[in-house]
This record gives sequence, structure tokens and C-alpha cells, in this order.
Amino acid sequence: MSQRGRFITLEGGEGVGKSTNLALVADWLETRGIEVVRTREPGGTARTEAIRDLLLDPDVAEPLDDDAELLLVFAARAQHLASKIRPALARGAWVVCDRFTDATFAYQGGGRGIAASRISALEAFVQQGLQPDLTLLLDMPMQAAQRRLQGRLEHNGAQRDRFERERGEFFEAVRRAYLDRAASAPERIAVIDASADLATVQHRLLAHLETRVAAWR
Ligand SMILES: Nc1ncnc2c1ncn2[C@@H]1O[C@H](COP(=O)(O)OP(=O)(O)OP(=O)(O)O)[C@@H](O)[C@H]1O
Ligand SMILES: Cc1cn([C@H]2C[C@H](O)[C@@H](COP(=O)(O)O)O2)c(=O)[nH]c1=O
Repeated sequence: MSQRGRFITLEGGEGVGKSTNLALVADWLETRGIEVVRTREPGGTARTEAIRDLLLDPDVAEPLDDDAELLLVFAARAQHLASKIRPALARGAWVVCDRFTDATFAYQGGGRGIAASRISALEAFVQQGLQPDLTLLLDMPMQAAQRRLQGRLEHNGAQRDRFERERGEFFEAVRRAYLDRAASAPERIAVIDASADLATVQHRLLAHLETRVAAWR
């Protein structure tokens, strides 16, 4: 095992099952004696959760400028890396994160139409070469994912956040951008068909994880 911990991210559109499967991945690693830090973006620390609230709040009348949104995402990421992710990796813990920079390429790039070159410039500035070791991209048709999301919102009695209120074309563009990104980095990003029942999805996901972890040991 290398001295530095491993960095695993879960990605995908709204409602595909990232949070549900993050618990599975983290539990699976912990049963193998690995220290796991569970986190999410935007968020993960006290300060970055405050930025998350700013990004997700649907009730502020003033529209959020697309560039301001992009910069807030990366401001949160810089803080998250400095105060949580890098220290965890340095002490040998494994970090399992619900969304990271692939989400920026998908939402701000695909969804909002910001040029990938501008996102890449911020990625290089903020991450200084740090990339996830493995990204599990949960992929499924947008409308079926929306039904899952709606079911969860009704179950929790929750309101849609600022992103969840976007139109269908936005989410289709997010999905395409994720799949394009996966095609450009197949050694890092594993695409998991998330449209099946939970047991089947979890079986697929653990199969990928097991293969990758075995290769790292
Ligand atoms: N394979 C599955 N089959 C059916 N329902 C599922 C499956 N995976 C997750 N769910 C359910 O779908 C809903 C959304 O799952 P979850 O909250 O994990 O998605 P998410 O990708 O984290 O969503 P968000 O993008 O909003 O954070 C939850 O109610 C969850 O129980
Ligand atoms: C990291 C990141 C996230 N977003 C968006 C995507 C989601 O709509 C929300 C986060 O909420 P969720 O509970 O994870 O669904 O933030 C984004 O637009 N850009 C990013 O880089």
C-alpha cells in the first residue's frame, strides 16, 4: 500500500444514487481496515457548507451569475482541499467524496456552457495536480433519475434546491458532459449503469472497486 491515502469520488446527475452508494463504498473499505473520510462537494467543512448554502439556496431573488457560481465552487474546493482532503490523504486515510471537479465540468461546463479551458485553468490553480485515483460515475437516463429524486424529496418533505429546479435540457447536457469526460479519462472514471435495482447497482459498483483496490495493493 502506498503511504498516501487514496481519493475516490462518486459522480453523476441528480438522484442517480451517489449518497446511497457512497455509504456502501466507505463501509466496504472500512471493513478492510482502511481509515475512511466521507465528505461531499460543495461542502464537507464548516466554511464550505456555508458556500454550499449560498450555491443551493433557491430563495434569493438576485440571480447568481454563472462565473460567480464557478468561482464559488472552486473557492469551496480550495478550502475543502486545504482543511480536509489533503490532510486526510497525507496521513494515509482514504477520502470518499460525493462529487468533485468532474461535477464542475458537467454542471458549469455542460449545463451552464462555460468553456472547458476556463474550468481547466481553475482546476490547475486550485488542485495543483491532485486528481481522484478513481471516479465512479453513476449513469442513467435523466427522467428515471428525476423520478428517484422526486421520491426522495416527497419522502423527506424537502424542497428542490437551486440546481434541482433546472429544466430537463440542463440535466441532459450535464449527463452528456459527464459521459464525454469519462470517455476522455477511461483509466480513472468507471461508468456504472445505475438504472437497475439497488442490489444490482451495488454489485456492479463493488466489482469495479474490488478490481481497482486489488491493483493498488
Ligand atoms: N438503484 C436504485 N434503485 C431505486 N432507488 C434507488 C436506487 N439508488 C438510490 N435509490 C433511491 O433514489 C433516491 C436518490 O438516491 P440518492 O439520494 O442516493 O441520490 P443522489 O445521487 O445522492 O442524489 P443528489 O444528486 O440529489 O444528491 C433515494 O431515495 C434512494 O433511496
Ligand atoms: C461539486 C459541484 C456541485 N454542483 C452542484 C450539483 C448539485 O446540484 C449540487 C450539489 O448537491 P447534491 O446534493 O450533491 O446533488 O451542486 C455543481 O454545480 N458544481 C460542482 O462542481
